[in-house]
Amino acid sequence: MSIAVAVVGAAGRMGSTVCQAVQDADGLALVARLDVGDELTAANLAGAQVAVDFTHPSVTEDNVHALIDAGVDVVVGTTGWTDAAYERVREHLARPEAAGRSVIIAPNFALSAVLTMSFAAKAARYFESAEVIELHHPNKVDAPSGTAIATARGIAAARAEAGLGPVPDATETDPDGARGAVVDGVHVHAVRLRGLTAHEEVVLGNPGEQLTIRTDSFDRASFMPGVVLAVREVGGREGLTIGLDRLLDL
Ligand SMILES: NC(=O)C1=CN([C@@H]2O[C@H](COP(=O)(O)OP(=O)(O)OC[C@H]3O[C@@H](n4cnc5c(N)ncnc54)[C@H](OP(=O)(O)O)[C@@H]3O)[C@@H](O)[C@H]2O)C=CC1
Ligand SMILES: O=C(O)C1=N[C@H](C(=O)O)C[C@H](O)C1
Repeated sequence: MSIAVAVVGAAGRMGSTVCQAVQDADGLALVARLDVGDELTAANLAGAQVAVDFTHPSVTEDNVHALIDAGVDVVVGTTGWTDAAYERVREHLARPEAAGRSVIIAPNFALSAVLTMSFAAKAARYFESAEVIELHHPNKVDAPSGTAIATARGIAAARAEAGLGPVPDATETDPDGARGAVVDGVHVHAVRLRGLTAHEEVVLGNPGEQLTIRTDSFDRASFMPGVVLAVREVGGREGLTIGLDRLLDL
């Protein structure tokens, strides 16, 4: 029996690629392509067991709640999620009427990016300095990227656990924000450049040495094995899972 899949945001860059990946994957069947203006009702979901959301940071949380209410499990790649939004999804999944439903949300489904986040968190405790530089296509609507935020949080958590203080930085004047965004004390820089797809560099420094960890998604094909894995696994999980690393035994 195939897993019936609906794609929300199906006309977009990721959504259209996911539709093709679902059609090409053994054991998955694409039953609905939904985009702006389509209500997320059981009728429009056409018997889907799993819905995949690649839409817009401003709508993804509402979509997830509507999809849970419509009785499907959900795989989310859209960015813009906050801790408060995660908590609202957890609370929704804990209600009796949502029994059996599960949701996977991952800021990045590319193996190289997931490993970059993991390696960066592992390395962070050994370095005085750490910064994140993300580089994307100029059509991207959010900055910093969801991946960069997750990377910075992972670095910050590892530094805190190791008892490291703030990164060294003598900057006294920065009226135009040249030092970038600061996520949990880690500086994050966003480049938007025609020709790029999705890239990230984590730079870690000590006196006399530097470690650079870099991931490059040259093509949206890079995200598809992770999305397909999440679609296959979401039905067997409970509640909310955040991050593809949780499915990869990292
Ligand atoms: N987790 C991961 O591995 C990855 C995550 N992403 C994230 O995925 C998201 C989408 O990226 P991308 O595909 O490039 O963006 P696009 O703008 O190309 O695609 C988004 C699609 O969703 C549609 N949409 C907007 N609002 C709704 C809605 N309420 N219901 C249904 N469809 C809607 C858009 O329509 P319209 O254009 O008319 O607004 C568009 O067709 C972003 O948050 C991005 O950061 C991207 C790549 C990988
Ligand atoms: O918008 C994109 O393209 C991407 N978005 C995700 C993010 O914000 O981290 C994942 C990847 O970087 C591509």
